[in-house]
Amino acid sequence: MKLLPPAPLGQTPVRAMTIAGTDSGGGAGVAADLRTMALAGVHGCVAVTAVTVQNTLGVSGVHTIPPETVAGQIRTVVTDIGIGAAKTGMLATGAIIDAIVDVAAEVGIGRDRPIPLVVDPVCASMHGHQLLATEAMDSLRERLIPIATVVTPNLDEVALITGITVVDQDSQRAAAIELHSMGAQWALVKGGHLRSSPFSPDLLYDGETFLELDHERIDTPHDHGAGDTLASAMCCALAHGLSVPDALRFAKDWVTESIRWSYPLGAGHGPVNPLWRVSEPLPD
Ligand SMILES: Nc1ncnc2c1ncn2[C@@H]1O[C@H](COP(=O)(O)OP(=O)(O)OP(=O)(O)O)[C@@H](O)[C@H]1O
Ligand SMILES: Cc1ncc(COP(=O)(O)O)c(N)n1
Repeated sequence: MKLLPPAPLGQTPVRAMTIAGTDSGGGAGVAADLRTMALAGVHGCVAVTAVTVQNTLGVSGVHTIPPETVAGQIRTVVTDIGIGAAKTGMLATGAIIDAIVDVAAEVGIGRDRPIPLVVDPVCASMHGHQLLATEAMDSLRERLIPIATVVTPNLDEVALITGITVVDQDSQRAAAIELHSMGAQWALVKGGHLRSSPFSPDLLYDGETFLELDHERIDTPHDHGAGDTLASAMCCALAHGLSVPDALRFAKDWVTESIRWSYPLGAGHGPVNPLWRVSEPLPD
């Protein structure tokens, strides 16, 4: 697989920002994003949107951050440190989405602006706990998706956002067309939940061309944070100046290896593991 160049020691590295929630279990959200960014040689900056009370079995509480504090974190980083790309994950409420969209216009984040934006439209945890309020769907559809350089829903999110149930390649294509027509520059319909398939086919569409990457499906219950890891890896690649298709090629290889080397944790779903990038097997 192709890797991004490592950060040069002692020099300012490429920077990116995650705008997402925290997971106290360290499996998903900001923790997953920062692991991938560090291992992909990118300095990760953070705008926290919500603190979740979460372990490998589920989410038992959510504390949201005031929208102006979310916007402030973005503004203060972009105007000082500067970033090459940003990604959103759990955004919790419509007011937080609106604040992000407003500050994104101010500081130049989004499609057709200097800083590309990966929108991972997280609606629920893998355990089924709602992470985006129902009232926020209009802001997601009408304000955030139209400024996405690429939007990366899983199949449950596709159904919530577009009403399309993806069961095969035709319906996956129909969903990508619908998401693109909502204003995203590129739509990526992830196939991780197509569990009947021996592959895990992700489909990317820009209004003209479909790119399908159907890597092997790995049989494991430990895939917590896979979506965050894919979106963060794409964000890193975009920050390095890669095109969206090349960013997906990099990120798909990255997440597949991270799922291959995921590990058990707690009594539930363990996290995917981008540490394969630097870990050596123990000697015999
Ligand atoms: N078992 C698997 N084997 C290989 N790749 C997978 C597997 N499950 C998911 N993927 C890949 O991982 C990425 C995330 O996919 P998925 O559709 O599961 O998104 P998600 O639901 O947002 O992720 P998660 O909820 O696990 O954080 C995609 O590239 C998908 O194809
Ligand atoms: C803070 C936060 N962000 C995102 C997810 C989604 O990840 P998953 O679908 O693996 O539960 C999560 N559970 N928690």
